[in-house]
Amino acid sequence: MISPLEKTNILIEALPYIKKFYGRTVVIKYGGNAMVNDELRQAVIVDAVLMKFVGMNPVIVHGGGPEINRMLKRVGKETDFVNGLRVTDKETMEIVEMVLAGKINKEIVSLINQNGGKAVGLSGKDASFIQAKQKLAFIENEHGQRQEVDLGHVGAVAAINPEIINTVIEKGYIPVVAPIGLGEDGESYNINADTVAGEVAGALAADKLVLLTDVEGIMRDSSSADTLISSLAVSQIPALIKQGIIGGGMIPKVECCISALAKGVGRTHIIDGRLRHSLLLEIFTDEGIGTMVVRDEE
Ligand SMILES: Nc1ncnc2c1ncn2[C@@H]1O[C@H](COP(=O)(O)OP(=O)(O)O)[C@@H](O)[C@H]1O
Ligand SMILES: CC(=O)N[C@@H](CCC(=O)OP(=O)(O)O)C(=O)O
Repeated sequence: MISPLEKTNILIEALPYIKKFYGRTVVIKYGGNAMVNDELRQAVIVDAVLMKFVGMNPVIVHGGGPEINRMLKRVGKETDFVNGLRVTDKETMEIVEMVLAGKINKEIVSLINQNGGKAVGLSGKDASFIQAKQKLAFIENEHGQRQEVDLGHVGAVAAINPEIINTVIEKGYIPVVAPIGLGEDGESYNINADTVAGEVAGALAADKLVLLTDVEGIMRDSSSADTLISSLAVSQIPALIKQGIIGGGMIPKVECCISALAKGVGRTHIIDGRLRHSLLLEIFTDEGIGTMVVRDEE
């Protein structure tokens, strides 16, 4: 059992962080296990509500890849990934939008509201705030040549207009963003949620971007937690990718941190969403957790 003195010490430890982040914006990419496990889901939501009540401006950008897979399976539709991105034909796009902007977005909004916060759900189509263009993808064919592949309605971010997000924040709400973009043609685009989180953080010039994932952070050896890299400078990343130390789904995450830092975001963190209240540990304690990706000059 934790003693009353230890409890007060923990609260006191949080004080400098509460002061430091008062009025500051923190973009949280929410996905993976923290989204499917009920207990973890509740913990993330409570953390975001607490952040808001101590004067921060949390902005949630959510994913939902596993839920999209489940829904596609239910309707008997095959799905393929190229370079970690879901090939999205017209019919798949309809389901992606229903799951992300409909089901998942509204579930998160309701949970925040049930836990005493006030949330507003948005997709990039609301107020046209995420403008998208078709994302080009290339693979290496059997002759070792670069070949373009058509990913259909997969989007890259063309522009973000943060006005609606800022308005929602100013009115005391927590914005909850589904990673759907609006094309010039009026069509919907499916955008990787890590990418949207990085772009939104950049457009808001957020103080922090926190990506919740299903591992402790970036590790030198994925099978061993004690190889966690607690801080990584941008210039160290290309070599780690080349050596195969950073691979798979971790590549879009580090790329998103790099692009957010280049756009002026203060700090970026990749942390373990399987750990209850990992967000609070990262923001309000001296130790921090996971991997912090920083600019070279820091
Ligand atoms: N160096 C590394 N450290 C940790 N995880 C890594 C590393 N390189 C590749 N990965 C992989 O990246 C995965 C995280 O990406 P992803 O599965 O896309 O996460 P999410 O579903 O949370 O968006 C890890 O589960 C792990 O398999
Ligand atoms: C283009 C593309 O791949 N989009 C993703 C969007 C959701 C997402 O990114 O969800 P997670 O963060 O849970 O992986 C998809 O269709 O799965």
